[in-house]
Amino acid sequence: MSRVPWIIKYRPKSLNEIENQDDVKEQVKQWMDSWLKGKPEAKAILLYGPPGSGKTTLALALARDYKMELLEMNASDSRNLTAIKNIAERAATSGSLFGTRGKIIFLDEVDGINTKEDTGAIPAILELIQKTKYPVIMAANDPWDPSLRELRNSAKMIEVKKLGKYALKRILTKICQNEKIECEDEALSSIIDLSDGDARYAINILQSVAEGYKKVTKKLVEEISRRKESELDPFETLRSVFWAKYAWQAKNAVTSSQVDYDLLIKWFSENIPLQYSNMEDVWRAYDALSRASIFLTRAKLSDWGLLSYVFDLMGPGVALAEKGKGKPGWKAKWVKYQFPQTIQLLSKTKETREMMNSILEKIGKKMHSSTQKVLNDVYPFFTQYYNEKMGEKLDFSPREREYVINLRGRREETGEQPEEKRTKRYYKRNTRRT
Ligand SMILES: Nc1ncnc2c1ncn2[C@@H]1O[C@H](COP(=O)(O)OP(=O)(O)OP(=O)(O)O)[C@@H](O)[C@H]1O
Repeated sequence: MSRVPWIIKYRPKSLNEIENQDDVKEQVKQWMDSWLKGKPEAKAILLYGPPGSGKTTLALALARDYKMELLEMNASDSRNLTAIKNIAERAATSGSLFGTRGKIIFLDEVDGINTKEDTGAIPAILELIQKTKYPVIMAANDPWDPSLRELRNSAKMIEVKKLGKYALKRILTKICQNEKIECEDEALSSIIDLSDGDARYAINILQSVAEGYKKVTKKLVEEISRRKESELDPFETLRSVFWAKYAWQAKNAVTSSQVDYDLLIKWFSENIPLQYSNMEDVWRAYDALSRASIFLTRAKLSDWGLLSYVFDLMGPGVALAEKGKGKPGWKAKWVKYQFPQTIQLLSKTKETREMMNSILEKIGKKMHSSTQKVLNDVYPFFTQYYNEKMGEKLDFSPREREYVINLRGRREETGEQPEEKRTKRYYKRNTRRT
């Protein structure tokens, strides 16, 4: 059911195909040539500019033109921190640019790094840049945050300006011709005005209108964009999807929702069995939803282009799971939708989680580690050996001190096996075996 998103299908494959950005292309090529000559003018470049101006496209096209492999990673996802460190290790020692197949390392969204939580991320990237034997390209929308100063200093900064109206017009016209869709000239102009230089937005609007209505007129473009502006709350989103008769209605409902996608999955998950009474319909809806969840994770990890599949599966996938939908005699069931249980549970424990996070952050700050690392490697031992002096040094509030002490007290009282003991036993057992 899912079709390839046009932003991927029509992504330029070579620098020559990229519209505008001549100055950027020239600078990037010069930089690459300096690497090939063995004397890089800078080890890394930082491409910065508004969304949809072609930063990722430039990196991909450059790699293709130079017949290199692009190692692409989203820097803002803390789960990639270890991967960045590993790459730093390998990039320092292995291969040459000319070997079997050279590599370019591409770190997207460096401005999305949470420098407070992931204190290790910027140092890891700096180390990578210092040691690397491969060219490094970074991308950001807004690189001017003070926390990115060192990154800025360690890279050649290249500005990617937003796309002009003529460039956007050429991109859209080409797609219309290729897809053989009827596109009114006025419709394209209004898409271009709405997108304000963002090619991704422009192409996505074009695709939504074309797929929904098979033609692109000014009136339809305005209708879709208006609908996008008036966002749906979770109840309206669910109703619009479950009651949709056509795939495009369900897809529009999902893309116009004000609820973020992770949360929307929880809303659907809670309400599918309320809406559908036939077990096979329920099964099909959950099947589509679970796939949406997989694509969402992959989109966040590697390529936001995959979001389109999330919309297809969460919207039309769930909507058309009901057999006989839209046929004569079919009528949508009116249901009172429920708030997701998991969120209710989470909000009940919100206070505790916030306290725990604050404790982990304070420890992490002292140890220059991420909260995740502190939670896994340090916290179990920390609670065991905690004393007042440590609380003072870490600047714990009285409530945080009480929390850590109570946590230990409760374990001693209930005889609950403390995690640290389990960890130690596990460690001993495993080291003995080896
Ligand atoms: N200069 C361009 N010429 C042709 N197509 C372009 C150009 N810039 C962007 N596009 C189209 O827009 C899509 C989105 O662009 P891209 O992902 O490169 O933007 P970006 O600048 O990396 O955005 P973000 O900052 O949000 O990551 C591309 O897949 C491509 O189809």
